Amino acid sequence: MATSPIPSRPQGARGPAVAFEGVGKAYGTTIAIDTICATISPGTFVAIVGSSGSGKSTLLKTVNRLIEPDSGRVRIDGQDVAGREPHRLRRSIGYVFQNIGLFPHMTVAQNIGIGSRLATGQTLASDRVGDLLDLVDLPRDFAARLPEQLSGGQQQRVGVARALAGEPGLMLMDEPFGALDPVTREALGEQYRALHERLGLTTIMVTHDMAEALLFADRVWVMAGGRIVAEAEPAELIAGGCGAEAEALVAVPRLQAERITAMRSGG
Ligand SMILES: Nc1ncnc2c1ncn2[C@@H]1O[C@H](COP(=O)(O)OP(=O)(O)OP(=O)(O)O)[C@@H](O)[C@H]1O
Repeated sequence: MATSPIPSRPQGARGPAVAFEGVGKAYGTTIAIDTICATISPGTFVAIVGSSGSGKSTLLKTVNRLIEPDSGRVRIDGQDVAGREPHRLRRSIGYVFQNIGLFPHMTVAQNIGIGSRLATGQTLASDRVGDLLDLVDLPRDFAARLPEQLSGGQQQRVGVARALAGEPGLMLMDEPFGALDPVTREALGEQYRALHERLGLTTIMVTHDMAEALLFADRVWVMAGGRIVAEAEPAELIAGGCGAEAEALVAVPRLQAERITAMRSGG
């Protein structure tokens, strides 16, 4: 994504610390997350991986109170999110999810400015919309388009711009690029990682793609059965010794890379 200045986040700013303190959530007899204790340092990019149903989305959504835990607490920079008014809390946190759900009857500019309009009743200034479009590498004249006039990848870029419009320090991403083709997905992942650096964000991203987690995150949390069963830097995970669940997930991209290398060398 582009290198234009984003005027509002101060130089050298860092996203907040996030702490999960014994966070649990059950649905009837299904334990979605089981007494999770984990911390994220300011400015860190954490990827959460794990098989379907392991609790990744549930854990993510406790941060912006889309899901209220049954036990424990989530703190952002030491402050318990349970003490924050949910709408205000959510406005201070960027949230991007699969099939971002742009409002079909609103222009790109209106979609990007929806948070501001709901919060203050004011339309986002067109310069600010332009800066946000620059940031996610979309032409400024896309501001007047309707979502149906954009590709899936372009819509997800608008979703990222919308999430950044409130100048969050913390971004929550739930399979943000999951519905995209592999080339677009790779490009967006790489560009988002650069944005994370540049804006000094803290990012928590749920992904099914271990390669994406290994390539873009500072730390990877592996979930199974509602627990974090491994927590390591990508290089540590690749080196092995982080447990069976982590090993099984790392084996997929490793095997693919080995096969491709063998094909290239005619083996
Ligand atoms: N609203 C709900 N009602 C009942 N059970 C739920 C609800 N939401 C989640 N669950 C259950 O909680 C567990 C964790 O779900 P969650 O969506 O967090 O998993 P996930 O790891 O994000 O899965 P996926 O990768 O498939 O999106 C699953 O067993 C799921 O069926």
